[in-house]
Amino acid sequence: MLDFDEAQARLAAAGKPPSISESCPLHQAQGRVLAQTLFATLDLPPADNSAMDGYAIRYADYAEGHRFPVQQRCYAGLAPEALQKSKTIRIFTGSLIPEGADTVVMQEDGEEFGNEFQIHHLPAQGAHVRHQGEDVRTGDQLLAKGTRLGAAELALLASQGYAELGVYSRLKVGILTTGDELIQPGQPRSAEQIYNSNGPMLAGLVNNMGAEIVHVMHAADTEASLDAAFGTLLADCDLVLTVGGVSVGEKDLVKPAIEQFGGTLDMWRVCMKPGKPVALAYANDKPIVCLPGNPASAFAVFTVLVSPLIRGMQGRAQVFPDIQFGRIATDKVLCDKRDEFLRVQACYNAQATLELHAFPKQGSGVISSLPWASGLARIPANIQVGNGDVVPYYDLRHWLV
Ligand SMILES: Nc1nc2c(c(=O)[nH]1)N[C@H]1C(S)=C(S)[C@@H](COP(=O)(O)OP(=O)(O)OC[C@H]3O[C@@H](n4cnc5c(N)ncnc54)[C@H](O)[C@@H]3O)O[C@H]1N2
Ligand code: MOO
Repeated sequence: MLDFDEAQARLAAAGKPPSISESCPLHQAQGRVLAQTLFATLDLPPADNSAMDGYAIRYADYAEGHRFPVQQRCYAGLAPEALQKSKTIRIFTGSLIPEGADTVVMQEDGEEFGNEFQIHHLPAQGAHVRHQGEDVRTGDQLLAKGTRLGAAELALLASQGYAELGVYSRLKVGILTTGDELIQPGQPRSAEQIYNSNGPMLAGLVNNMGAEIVHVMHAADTEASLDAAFGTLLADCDLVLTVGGVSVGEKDLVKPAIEQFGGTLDMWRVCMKPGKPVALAYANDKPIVCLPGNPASAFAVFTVLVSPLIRGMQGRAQVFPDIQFGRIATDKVLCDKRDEFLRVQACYNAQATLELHAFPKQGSGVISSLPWASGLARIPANIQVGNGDVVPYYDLRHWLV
């Protein structure tokens, strides 16, 4: 059995980064990965402007009791006149600061009588002015190549006027479920059958990472069925994920089917629980990851082993999300021959310590643990871990995106 960290590194390096990029309209770029480093082409804000609705003055013009004649009402989007001596220009949040003005008085700090503004409370000189370039300077790096684009990144690029972005082409993923006991939800079920939950689960996980799901197929436990499925999947996809049929049973035909297809097995069995029977193979120069059929095993393997591979193949700069640390809450001593990934819920206690509470049933078929868990706590192999011990925590909000 391969050591977990070694297996993780091996899988992360199993795929090639994308070689093809394309242009994508900004409004469709959510979830895509930048294929170019982008720089600021303008200062932000592009000019000094007001942070408040109020009155622009030249600070030096202020004198106790002075009433400033209102020279202009300059709404955001209008060009201000140059401020005349001892006058004020009525401005609004986002209005440009008139030439000659240096301070904005909030409208609540004064009163306008018959087109004259009297200040009741003088702010500090320079108050409420947002200065040109205080946010971003022309030439600053905005986002690095390999950044996945979310709402925040798109806001930054839109603020710079970018309408088209160079992004990598989307990774094409195919999913293959196996097992004669499985039927699709919606079909009538006989006693010996169960519903296929791994197909929708893996499709959801892949989709959440911004990859394209080309096929979600199901093969019967026969060589012919598996062979036909691999033919389609390898022709259409960059990465194939299979689930089930990878252990040691007589109907565990996935590995032989890959070899039959001309593929080669690169690794099989990792020292992790759940997930031990996971395999990595190559066919047509494409990686195939064979996930164990137990739903919680497939989920854990996807989280810690498959997601880094997908990020790498998407061209993302960060392949391994951060690992956090928390204190495990347990009433028994935990210890296994394999690195164990427990489905846990994490919460901060009053001492600001991350506490990790394990789902009471950790069997690898326990599907109800999946929507409950916020992450996986890693209990290292052959080490006794007790209540309050600090262990690595893989937060699903980071590991599944
Ligand atoms: N003698 C041994 N038996 C097993 C070993 C072993 O080392 N020696 N390993 C166990 C471990 S660990 C795991 S994990 C499983 C994995 O086996 P497979 O990957 O071959 O998976 P299957 O046998 O096909 O299925 C396992 C389990 O999961 C259910 N399943 C499969 N696909 C789906 C699906 N799409 N949706 C819902 N549920 C699914 C299947 O019905 C089985 O109950 O092997 C152990 N056995
Ligand atoms: O390691 Mo298996 O993945 O126990 O369920």
